[in-house]
Amino acid sequence: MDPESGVEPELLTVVKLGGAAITHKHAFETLNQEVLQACARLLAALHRQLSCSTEDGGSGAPARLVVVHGAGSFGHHTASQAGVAHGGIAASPAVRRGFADTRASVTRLNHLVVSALLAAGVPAAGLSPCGAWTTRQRRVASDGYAAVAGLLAAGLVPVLHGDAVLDEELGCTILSGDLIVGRLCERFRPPVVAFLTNVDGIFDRPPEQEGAQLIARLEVDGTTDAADSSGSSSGSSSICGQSSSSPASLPRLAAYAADGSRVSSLQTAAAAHDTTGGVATKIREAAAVACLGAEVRIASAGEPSAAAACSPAPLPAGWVGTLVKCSRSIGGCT
Ligand SMILES: Nc1ncnc2c1ncn2[C@@H]1O[C@H](COP(=O)(O)OP(=O)(O)OP(=O)(O)O)[C@@H](O)[C@H]1O
Ligand SMILES: C=C(C)CCOP(=O)(O)O
Repeated sequence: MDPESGVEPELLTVVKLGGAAITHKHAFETLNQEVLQACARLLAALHRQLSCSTEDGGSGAPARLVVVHGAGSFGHHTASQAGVAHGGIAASPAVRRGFADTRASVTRLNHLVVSALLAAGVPAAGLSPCGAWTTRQRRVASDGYAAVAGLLAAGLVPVLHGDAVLDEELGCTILSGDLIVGRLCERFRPPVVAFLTNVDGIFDRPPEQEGAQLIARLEVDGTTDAADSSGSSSGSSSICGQSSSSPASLPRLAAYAADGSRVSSLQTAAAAHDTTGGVATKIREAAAVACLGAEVRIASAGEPSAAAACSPAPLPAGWVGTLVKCSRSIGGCT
């Protein structure tokens, strides 16, 4: 039991709803209603399941679920146009206005996500990072742990989101929901973490490319070969301590297809307006979280695999997605 939050870590699940899944990423501020509703139903069932697993059947017990969502078409366009991720808020009225517009955009989306969850029966409480969460050179400097723990203890499901935040050196930046997941996992140590997005998982190359192959298992092991990340340097950096780093490189990984064969390379791409590094950031955070001892599952939000990805139960045979595991769980990064 964590004395601060009153939450049993082994019962907690963290779910990231990818902006690419719950919005139409290339259509400005457009929700993907169908996928959002499906996620809301899934999370309602998960919340009931996690609550019922407590001794008193959930009445008066802390909530066991934290939801974080990305921005998709609600934030990246605005942030990208004003260059918010690069900082300079003190000197530039344009960045300042872009920061404010980005926050207005992502909080609009947060309202829509929270509304969908409430309608599905989840006691969801929106919680914006800006303010409590700050960065230093884009790495998380301070987090809003106390607020998240307080909501959980009150039986509420916190719903955080990628946000524009103040950076101690740059002035401001964009904090990805994926990095928020990474920091929450350092704090809460959940056994299962799910990243739901708009594709089946991590592929050996951008999934729209011909011949793209789904990676069934990504193993994080400091002794394996480096994977490549197009548009960035090759990932030979160590994994621990990377969870809040800039989106420059991938950690060392070994990738396997569903038939167990080794996948030799891993290339990623991100949309030009993506201000947080796209899927490469997700891979890095997933690896860091796996390194903390969690089982990380990446799956498509709109597909049946999403429910299994979020459940604390072992994955069923035939599950479609990417499982990220650490072969040398170290129980914490210093
Ligand atoms: N090797 C790859 N494997 C999987 N997806 C990839 C790869 N390369 C590029 N992509 C793209 O990355 C996207 C998913 O990453 P992205 O960060 O945009 O997702 P998200 O978390 O759902 O969105 P957001 O960051 O807005 O929350 C997919 O739309 C996919 O086309
Ligand atoms: C304000 C923005 C653009 C937040 C970005 O969060 P992400 O979509 O999770 O990377």
